[in-house]
Amino acid sequence: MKRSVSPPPAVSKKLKLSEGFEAYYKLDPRYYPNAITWQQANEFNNGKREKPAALLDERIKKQKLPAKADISAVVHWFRTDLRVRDNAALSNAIKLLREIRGQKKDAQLIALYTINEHDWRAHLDSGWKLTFALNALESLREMLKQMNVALVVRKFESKKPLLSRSSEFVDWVKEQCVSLAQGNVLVTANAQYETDELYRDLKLFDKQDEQFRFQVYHDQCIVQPGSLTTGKGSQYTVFTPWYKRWVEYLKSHKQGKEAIKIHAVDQESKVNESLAKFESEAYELSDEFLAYLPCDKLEVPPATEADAHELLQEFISSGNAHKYNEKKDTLSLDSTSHLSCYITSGLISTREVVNRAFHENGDSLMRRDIKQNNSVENFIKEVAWRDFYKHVMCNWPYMSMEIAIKFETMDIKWENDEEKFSKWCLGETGLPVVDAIMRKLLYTGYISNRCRMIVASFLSKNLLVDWRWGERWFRKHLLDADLASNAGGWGFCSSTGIDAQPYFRIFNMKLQCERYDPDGKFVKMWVPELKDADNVRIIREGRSEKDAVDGYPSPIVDLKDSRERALEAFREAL
Ligand SMILES: Cc1cc2nc3c(=O)[nH]c(=O)nc-3n(C[C@H](O)[C@H](O)[C@H](O)COP(=O)(O)OP(=O)(O)OC[C@H]3O[C@@H](n4cnc5c(N)ncnc54)[C@H](O)[C@@H]3O)c2cc1C
Repeated sequence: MKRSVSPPPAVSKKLKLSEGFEAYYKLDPRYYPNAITWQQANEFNNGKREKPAALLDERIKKQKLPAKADISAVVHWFRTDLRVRDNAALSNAIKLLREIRGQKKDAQLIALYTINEHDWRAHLDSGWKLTFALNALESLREMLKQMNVALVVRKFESKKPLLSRSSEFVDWVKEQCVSLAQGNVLVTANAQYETDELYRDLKLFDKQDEQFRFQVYHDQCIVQPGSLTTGKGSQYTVFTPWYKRWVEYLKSHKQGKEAIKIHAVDQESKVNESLAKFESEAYELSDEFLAYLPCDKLEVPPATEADAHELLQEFISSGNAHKYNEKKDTLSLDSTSHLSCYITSGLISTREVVNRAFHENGDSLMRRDIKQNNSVENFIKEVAWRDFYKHVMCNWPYMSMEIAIKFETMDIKWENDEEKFSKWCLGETGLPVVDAIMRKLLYTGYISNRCRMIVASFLSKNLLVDWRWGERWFRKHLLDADLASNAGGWGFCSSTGIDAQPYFRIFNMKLQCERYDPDGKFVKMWVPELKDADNVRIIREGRSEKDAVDGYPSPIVDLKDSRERALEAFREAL
């Protein structure tokens, strides 16, 4: 099931980037002409600006079906929940349809997916991720067909750079839904917690009228954002106590064995007759946008719900789940679950992932002393990090607006050397482990958590490049790019985010190689220039000027000096 990828020789030479590197230096001003400052961001903390996630939650709590609903169709609007199983809003759409049919027998269920190429560009979505999501959409279409439900894909066309949070888009969606229903419509959707998407949904709530009703559900997290607070009622800032509460919460919401068993959402079959009407409807991406998908020739993993479940099953039965603690960091093994792209696009819910692992582990989630967690418990803990970062993003919305959670780090004097940055991007730094990882990212769209930490530490500390440049590069090249996990991970590694590494923790590349690539297998695979090198020093620290290594550069920074410079820059700002 996992793809085996063999890197072509001289990997980086073959790369064709469709654009320069400017896109990574700052927010795209076409879409974000008034980028927020940290002082404005602070207004979310002192109550001067309302938090969009809290506002949305208020709307969700108040939503109910209008008493005498004359509704012709329920439209479920798919976003990053491209699955039929265990989908909160879809399940509710089906329940509501049943109620509505009590009054209006021929009410229909229609599935909608909307495309706004501007969102994809503005958010720097990667070709990998979009290709995967579009494939997933086709598999969803087939799944829905079996339920007699039509999937309609509609594309928002605008020459102006308009995001989905714009009034124009919101009006357009409303119009689409009403015209699909050919009468009054009830639209269901799962909440997305990025700021642009939250504001879009808030606007849609305001557009409600007789013709158009809108209902949103929490689905993305195992524990809903805002549910876990400290004794003082605030969001946790440290992962470990939050994680203990997360486990307690899961246990207390069901009894004993059922502690976290969340039943898969029921699938209603034969509910609909609208299929034939929309079956032949097609959509086309613009040529300009197709050129934006630089990975279209590269192979993405198979993107169906069945593949996601098969991968989970394989991870558990192959022993990798039970050896997670020992194997997850070894760079050449690639032994983690690889579920992230399935989770990000919504082909599988994290509820199902955790449920499966929990039952596999004799119904245990965590040890009293978390240092004693077994492999499966630590796997569950990693999935919890995903919830954690989403909770953090809801509480500090500027996490999705490229502002550091630690405001004081906004004053760091980054060196931002553009040439060094481009070398990091292309895997040409002369630091073998960094180059191996960055080339693997470009060629597969996927690198493990250990790999992500190594190159993020190197960029933000040794190269003193603003972490946001790297965060954007990751977003544009990761198959599983997820704003909260990505910004959270970058904040952690660059010591600018929530519960981050202390600033003086700078990865020692030699030690990372000793521990996680002891035989140099990973480096040799991805840096073929070194495949015959037998000098351990060269493989771990790079070549010196004197070493004879054809076609491979010497390091762009001295690790010791650059470490000192980073410490100084951080000390000065903090
Ligand atoms: C700098 C940096 C950037 C990152 N960017 C992303 C990103 O854009 N998208 C993304 O999904 N993850 C991101 N992560 C988290 C993590 O690296 C990936 O989720 C993980 O490597 C995916 O591989 P896997 O599915 O085999 O993970 P496994 O180890 O098998 O874990 C299972 C699942 O748990 C979740 N998970 C695991 N570790 C983390 C973590 N540290 N933070 C949040 N969730 C986690 C993921 O959903 C993952 O699929 C980032 C981490 C760092 C340090």
